[in-house]
Amino acid sequence: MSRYGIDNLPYGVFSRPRGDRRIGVRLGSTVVDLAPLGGLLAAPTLNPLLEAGRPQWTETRRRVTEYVSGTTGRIPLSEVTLHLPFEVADYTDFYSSEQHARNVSQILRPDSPGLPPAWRHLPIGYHGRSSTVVVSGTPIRRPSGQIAEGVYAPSERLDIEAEVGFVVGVPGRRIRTAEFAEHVFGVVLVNDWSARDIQAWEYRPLGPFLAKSFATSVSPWVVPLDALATTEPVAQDPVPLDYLLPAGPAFDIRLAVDWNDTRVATPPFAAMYWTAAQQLAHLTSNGAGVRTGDLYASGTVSGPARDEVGSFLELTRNGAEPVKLTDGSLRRFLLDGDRVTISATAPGAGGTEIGLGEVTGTVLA
Ligand SMILES: O=C(O)/C=C/C(=O)CC(=O)CC(=O)O
Ligand SMILES: [Ca+2]
Ligand SMILES: [Mg+2]
Repeated sequence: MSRYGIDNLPYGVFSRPRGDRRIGVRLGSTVVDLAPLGGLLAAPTLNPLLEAGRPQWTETRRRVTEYVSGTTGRIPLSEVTLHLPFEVADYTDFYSSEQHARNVSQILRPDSPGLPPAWRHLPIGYHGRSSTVVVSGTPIRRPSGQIAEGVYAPSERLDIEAEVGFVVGVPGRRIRTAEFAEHVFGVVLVNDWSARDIQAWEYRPLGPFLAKSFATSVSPWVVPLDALATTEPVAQDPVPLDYLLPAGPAFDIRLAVDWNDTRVATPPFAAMYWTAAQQLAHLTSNGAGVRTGDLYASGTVSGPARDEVGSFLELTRNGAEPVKLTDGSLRRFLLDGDRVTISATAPGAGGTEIGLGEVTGTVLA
C-alpha cells in the first residue's frame, strides 16, 4: 500500500521542463498540480499558505483531499523537478537527543563525558544559516576550512546529521507550548551536513560556525502536522520550568539512513527528550520572533542502539570503527561521490503508515 495515499498529501513545489513553479501534493508516485485551485495554492512557494494559519490549513487540506479524489490529472514524479518548497526565513538547530549528546560528549570530550549542565533544563540550540538550506538532490561540495592549527584544507571528516525539521507558518513570539499547532505547519527531513574536523577546531566556546553553515539539505515534501499521528513524549526529569509545559505532542517518526546503497542506521524520533513544542516555546521565550518560513531542526536523532545513531561520527566512533558497505568497501567519513539518503515513515493520523519522503545528497570534491 502506498505511504503517499489520501491520508498523507504532503505539499511541495515542482516544475516541468520549461514550466513555472507550482504547488502540488504527492499522491503515490505522482504529483497533483494544485494551481487550478487558485488562491493560496496558485503561488510559486508554500509561503502564502504557511502564512495563512491553522483554520486555512485545515480548510485547504479538506479542499485538496476532495480535489485529488476527483481528478485524473496526475504527473509522474519522474517528469518533474522538485524545488525548495518554501523560502527559508531563519534556521535554528537544536540538540535534543540525549543519546546523541552523550555520544558526542564521549567521543569529542572524553575528559568530561556526559551531558552539559543545562541540557536537562532547556533545549540547547544554535542559530544556523538559512541561505544555505538546499533541497534534496542538490550536490554537496566538500567544504575547505581550518582543520587544525595552520592547516587550511578540504575537510577529511565530512559527516551527516539525520534530523526532523519543523516549518513555521504563523509568526509569533513568546509562543506557549500549547500554541505549537497554531504556528507550525508541518515537517520535513533534514540532513545537517557537518565537517567534524572544522568543527573540532573552531567550536569552543561559541558552538558550530563554518562546520555546518556550508549546506543543510531538506526533503522536498512538507508533511502537514494534520497528517501525522501524535504520541506521548518521553518523561522528563527534572520537571521543566512552567514555560516549557505542557510538553506537547511527540511523533513516532522512524528514520532510515542509507550510505550509498547500504542501510546503516534507523534513528527513532520518538526517543527525543525535548519536544518540538518545547523547542519553539524556548526559542521565542526571550521575545525573539519567528517568521513565516522559519525552519527549526530537532537536532541529530540518535537512539540507544548502535544502529540507531543519526551521524557517522557516532556510527564509526569518530572513524575508529569503520562500517562495511554492501559493496565490501569500508567507510569512516564521507568520500567524494558518496550519496546519503535519509528517509522516514510514521503512523498517520488517518490510521495508515505514511511516508515523509527523503532527503538525499551526493558529495562532490
Ligand atoms: O556536542 C557537540 O559539541 C556538537 C554537537 C553537534 O554537532 C550536534 C549539532 O549540530 C546539534 C544536533 O544536531 O544535535
Ligand atoms: Ca545538527
Ligand atoms: Mg547545516
